[in-house]
Amino acid sequence: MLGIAADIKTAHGLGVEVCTLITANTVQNSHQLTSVYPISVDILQQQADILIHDKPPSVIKIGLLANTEQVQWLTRLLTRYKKQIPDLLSVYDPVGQASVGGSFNTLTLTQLTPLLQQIEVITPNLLEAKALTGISDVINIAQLAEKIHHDFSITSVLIKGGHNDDQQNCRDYCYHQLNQLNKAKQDSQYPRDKTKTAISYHLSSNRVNTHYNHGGGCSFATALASFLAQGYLIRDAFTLTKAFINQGLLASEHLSAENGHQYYGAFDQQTWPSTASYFPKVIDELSVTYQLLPAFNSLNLHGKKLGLYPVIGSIYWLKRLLPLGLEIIQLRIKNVSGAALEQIISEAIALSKPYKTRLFINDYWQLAIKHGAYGVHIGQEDLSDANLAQIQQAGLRLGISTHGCYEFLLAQQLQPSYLAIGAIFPTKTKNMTGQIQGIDNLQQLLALRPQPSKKQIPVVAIGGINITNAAQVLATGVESIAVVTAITEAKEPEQALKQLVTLTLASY
Ligand SMILES: Cc1ncc(COP(=O)(O)OP(=O)(O)O)c(N)n1
Ligand SMILES: Cc1ncsc1CCOP(=O)(O)O
Ligand SMILES: [Mg+2]
Repeated sequence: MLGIAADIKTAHGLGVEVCTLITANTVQNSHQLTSVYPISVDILQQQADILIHDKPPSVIKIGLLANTEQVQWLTRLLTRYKKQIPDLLSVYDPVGQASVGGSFNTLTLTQLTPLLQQIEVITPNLLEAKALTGISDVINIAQLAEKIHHDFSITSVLIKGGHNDDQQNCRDYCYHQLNQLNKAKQDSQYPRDKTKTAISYHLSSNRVNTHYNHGGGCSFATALASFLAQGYLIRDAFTLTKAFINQGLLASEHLSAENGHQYYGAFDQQTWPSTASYFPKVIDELSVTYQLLPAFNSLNLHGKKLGLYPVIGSIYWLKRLLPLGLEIIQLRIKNVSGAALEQIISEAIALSKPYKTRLFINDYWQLAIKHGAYGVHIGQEDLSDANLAQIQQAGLRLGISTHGCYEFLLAQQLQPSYLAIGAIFPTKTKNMTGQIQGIDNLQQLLALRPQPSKKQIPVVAIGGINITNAAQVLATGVESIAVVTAITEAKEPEQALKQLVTLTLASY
């Protein structure tokens, strides 16, 4: 039962409705498990049949399964539901051994396999991952995760780091197969490298020592399911889950300390994690490559704000906007290449020199370096190919696009000159399907910066921003709004620009 209590508290705290099917009544406290009383498959089926009429699930989280009959029944149920609900996801927390000792069941891997083959996301700890693979001696997390993926065709394997040896850090690992999970939600490709078929990364945080952690594993899987149910991509859902767990463990740590570290208790589920310090460090290929890279030059704003950031696609517009005294403009050229492209970029850079306006070149970092641009803007698509060290050494400023907390944290670790978040609203300028952030996400991402007393990287909001919604965006406290069509398609562009500048100034 403790698991169900943890599930309900977690989902409730994260604003998600849950329907619970209790597979077993367990007799346990935070010290020991003494008895497991399975519920019959007949009752479970009746519960499922009646609940599905109230609300079809978007995510099913599976925890304790007490016997083979339950596994077989659930396998059949999932197979049927998947036909009825095409986007349905299932998250399985393979509860076998209780953290307080004792077994919840005696299921073998062979008995579990048909169910595992129906699962999209699995969240074992290190010991459970070893049990799932039959590998007992190897502690190579990547190898364990890949084998679990391979043996059971599970799209996302998240191995929790609670049982790892490292006493300083708790590193969770994710192996995620692309082109499978959340097809409708655009998690089928990895923007940074479209040729990739799988991605893997660690999320690392300081280890929290507390005796109040009972139910933490259930809370982890339910938090993940809750974030997935709200439409987050797996990398963002995982990052938010890690923050939710850190937040709960830190709250529990106080209870441990208050009680002299001699009492034990349940993990402390809280609400939506919104404090930067709870969020993990992202460790992936890019962060490892650039871990020693110094910070990029700052925008030298000297207390001024970045303000309105027009993103324009031609020399014509650059000539028209440069005399207007803006702090920043971006040249975003598409569908031109070779000598013609270089000609436009070199001309733009030369044109901008007499003005105080900072000119950023979108995408073409080599040409930006070659012609001495002020800065370069790099999107997720270009991050893997761009040589950030070369850009940094050349003294160019760097702006990076982000679309969610995983990318935001990672980009922030690279210490660019500014970070962009988009698309805030739907836009016809660029295909941003599945990446619309909305005001709430923007607000949440802004909270992931360090305290204002520490060095904060300026943030630019972009995507669908215009005169009617700019005030709403600026009310989040974002430093700058970047716009394309709000200016280039305005009846009177200079007038529109002036109005947007007034709005940005009024917001500071
Ligand atoms: C300020 C700002 N933010 C985001 C973008 C988008 O960049 P990117 O993701 O590289 O997409 P393209 O602009 O290249 O289509 C931007 N250009 N500027
Ligand atoms: C380039 C880009 N990146 C994210 S949204 C976007 C387009 C912004 O254009 P608009 O201001 O016309 O919506
Ligand atoms: Mg780009």
